Amino acid sequence: SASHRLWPEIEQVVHQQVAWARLGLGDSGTGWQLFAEDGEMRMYRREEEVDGMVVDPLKAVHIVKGITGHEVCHYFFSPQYRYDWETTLEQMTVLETIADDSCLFLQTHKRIWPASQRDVIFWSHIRHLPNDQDRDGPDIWTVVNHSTEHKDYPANSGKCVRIFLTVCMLCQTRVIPPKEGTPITRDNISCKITYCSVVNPGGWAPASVLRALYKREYPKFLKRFTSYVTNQTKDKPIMF
Ligand SMILES: CCCCCc1ccc(-c2ccc(S(=O)(=O)CCO)cc2)cc1/C=C\c1ccccn1
Repeated sequence: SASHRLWPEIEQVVHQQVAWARLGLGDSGTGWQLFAEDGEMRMYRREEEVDGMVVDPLKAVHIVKGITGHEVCHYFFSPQYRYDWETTLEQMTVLETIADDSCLFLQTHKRIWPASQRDVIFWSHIRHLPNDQDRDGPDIWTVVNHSTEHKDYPANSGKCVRIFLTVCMLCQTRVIPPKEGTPITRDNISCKITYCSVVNPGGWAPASVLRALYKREYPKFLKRFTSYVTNQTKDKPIMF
């Protein structure tokens, strides 16, 4: 709701992240390196460090047949499905339901040896945006997750190291119109997904461990999540 203390930040970060996600990978000079490929999925990262910590931005582009951007964002945003697809999740708590399109989450992720266990607090916002650049281009569904603080859960007060992240799942649905007068089926639709993430691991973690972890975990995460949406939606009416 527009009166909530986080609303101004949500508005600003969502528009910034949508603009960022819509930028392609620029020309080769922008330092994006392809590090994983699987069918239609391409994953890129840039090697960046802040105070000696790896904070490599990640950008993945994937095209999935048979599902819509609304469906991808619905299953990514809604808390009730998260344990089904987020394999590294140990505990998820909804700290606050800000509005029907905005929630505040506390998540602890499974410990990844040799680093210590991590937790994160972030707001999550789901948004349907008309395609403002290209009038007859496909509209956009997006979910933005952005870390924030919460007075009852100070950082690094328990066993977990607090991490910071900004994640944007941006989707555009493509429809190949079927023969005149026949209904659109899942064979006529596909979704172009751009997943961007920047994770600051909080306390120190060896660069080699982090880069190996991301190289292994991100492709697994995006494949598993999109397969989950395909399975959840295959026998249901299409959510446009
Ligand atoms: C030393 C270990 C530090 C990294 C641990 C870690 C940090 C963050 C996150 C993470 C990744 C995606 C999101 S999200 O896209 O918002 C979806 C909601 O859960 C939120 C959190 C995970 C993991 C741990 C493993 C890991 C790393 C990549 C990809 C997948 N798993």
